[in-house]
Amino acid sequence: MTSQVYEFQAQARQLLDLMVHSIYSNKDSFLRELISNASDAVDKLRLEGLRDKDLDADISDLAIRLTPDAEARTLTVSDNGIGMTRDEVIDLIGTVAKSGTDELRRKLAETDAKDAGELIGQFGIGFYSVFMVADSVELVTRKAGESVGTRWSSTGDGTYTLDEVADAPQGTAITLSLKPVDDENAVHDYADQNVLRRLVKKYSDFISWPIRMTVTKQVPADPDIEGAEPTVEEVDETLNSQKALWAKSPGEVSDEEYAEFYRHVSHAWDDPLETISLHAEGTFEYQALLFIPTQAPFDLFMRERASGIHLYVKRVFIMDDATELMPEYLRFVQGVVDAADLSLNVSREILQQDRQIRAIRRRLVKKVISSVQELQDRRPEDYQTFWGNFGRVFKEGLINDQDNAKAILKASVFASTNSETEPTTLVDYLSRCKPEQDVIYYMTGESRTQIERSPHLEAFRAKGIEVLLLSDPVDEVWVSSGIDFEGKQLVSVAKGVVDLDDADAADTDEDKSKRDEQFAPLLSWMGQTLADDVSEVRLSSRLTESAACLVGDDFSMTPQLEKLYRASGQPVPKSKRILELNPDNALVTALQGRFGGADDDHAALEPTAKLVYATAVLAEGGDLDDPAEVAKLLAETLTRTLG
Ligand SMILES: Nc1ncnc2c1ncn2[C@@H]1O[C@H](COP(=O)(O)OP(=O)(O)OP(=O)(O)O)[C@@H](O)[C@H]1O
Repeated sequence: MTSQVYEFQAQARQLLDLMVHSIYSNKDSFLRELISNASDAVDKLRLEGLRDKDLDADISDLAIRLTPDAEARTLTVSDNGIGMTRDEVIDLIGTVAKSGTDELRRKLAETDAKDAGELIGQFGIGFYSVFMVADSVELVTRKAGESVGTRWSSTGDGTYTLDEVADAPQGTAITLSLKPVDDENAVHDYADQNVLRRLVKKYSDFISWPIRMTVTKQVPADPDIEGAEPTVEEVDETLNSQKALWAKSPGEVSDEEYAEFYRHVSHAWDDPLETISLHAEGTFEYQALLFIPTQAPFDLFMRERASGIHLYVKRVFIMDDATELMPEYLRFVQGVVDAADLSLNVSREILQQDRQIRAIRRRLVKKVISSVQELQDRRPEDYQTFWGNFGRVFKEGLINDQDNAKAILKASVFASTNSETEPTTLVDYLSRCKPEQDVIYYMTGESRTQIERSPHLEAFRAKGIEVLLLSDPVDEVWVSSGIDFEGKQLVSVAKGVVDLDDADAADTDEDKSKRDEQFAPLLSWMGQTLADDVSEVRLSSRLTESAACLVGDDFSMTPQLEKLYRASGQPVPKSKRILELNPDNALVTALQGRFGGADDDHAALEPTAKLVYATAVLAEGGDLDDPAEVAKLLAETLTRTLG
């Protein structure tokens, strides 16, 4: 078959372009990416070889090799791993299937060139990073078990070429025609053995497969042989120590080694925010090395996102997305679990049933939550970074993980009326409230600003009672799950009856019941007039300024939750809430004054009743069912006042 020229998929072309013009400053990282991919490929072949005894592939000496050629200015990184078929090359190398690519492009479009490097680092470019240091690249690969190989070559412009290769060795070899050395722009001499030795030590020391390089060694002349000359010998040197970091105790591993290992397992380019090392002995023996990233990956909120946990059995790689080991709400956690007692043939179906896996998962989850708690207690700045990136995801656990909900709640923070900028823990919230306050108040809404404008907060503000301001969609759900914190229920300021009256309030019970009696006919008439929209009209104790507000009963959905359901296409019946009037508000007292007796004709007051309801909807940031009707009523009323 002759050469065929293909075009890169549009997204791939744009990313390539970024690499060719290399705005990312750490150019050395291309080597880490290639070695990481090679190591994954070797992992896969070993596993395949163990599972399929008939596989026609040699797995006796699996390794990665670096072959620099100083004269030709090339570097070849090869492995005898799983390899790729022709179709896989097109799929994996010619396209960027990675989720988040669109997001990356969008962000790059609105980012300064100088900050673009950081975005690239956040995204992780993988194989394409070779174009930071190479003018052209050739990849020759043969898939394990197949007889014919494929050659892929490109200069990083819009196209690449594919050829068939009859005698390709098993695995993948990637040859870079290196750009000229340019130390100023951090392009080092990647054809120099010493540079490569240093980079492997730095980035890839822990890779479990040998990374070999043929080096020349001076052999001194044999003193016993007269006239013997020193000779030069070529020997294989293994550049990495191959130590599995997760099997070592934390004292033996440096932060930098952990960080490199984190980048290897997560394919990320940032530093870990926290490293968690776990060695369990006893019934189930396993080791785990987990990381909480510093930056959120692009696809954190995408459904198809794979889990970040790699499963090993006694150092043998089994799978790289062991979703069974980490719940979805901790999907940002990356790392390795090495279980001693699982079979190498373990399948996903078995994992789902396995008692041992469940036990490991329970322990890992507790450990991750307690690490977050520790961040909160001891490293406030790091905790803030964590919360900004992962708080919304972490809170999903309040809904999905009943067993740990209390611990998650404690390790979370929430915006509150206590401070404009500093969120609060619930422990701090309780430390500030008066001893007689036996519940925790919150209000949900679309944003802090919207919640703060809502009339429901008036009396709380006036009485100095702190209210949590919850504006993430997930908040709507967990707060209604009936969860408590240290025995105190969470209570919405927009639901049910609130009783904020304290001992020194001016109103006595007697005053109140007299007032209730006075207002009763008005309230009942308004209830009938607004029967299509509200279930009841009553007097309020949560308002100090506004005329009216709408409240739900203890179990009703909030308007935000209704909106969420509607947006997700679920039919939600219109729920009627209670309209509360502020008996101290001038509009309400005037209305009461005009109302007269129950038997009078109240038709003239109907527009005002409707407008009071409409203002209550608007004040909480809600949508009117019929804005045109309200506009008309308002115009008529204003005309009358002016007239
Ligand atoms: N040496 C190799 N042997 C076999 N397959 C490889 C090799 N190098 C790359 N691949 C395949 O190509 C895919 C794309 O590689 P690339 O490095 O671009 O992305 P990645 O490793 O999947 O993710 P990331 O971009 O986060 O590093 C890999 O997932 C793998 O399937």
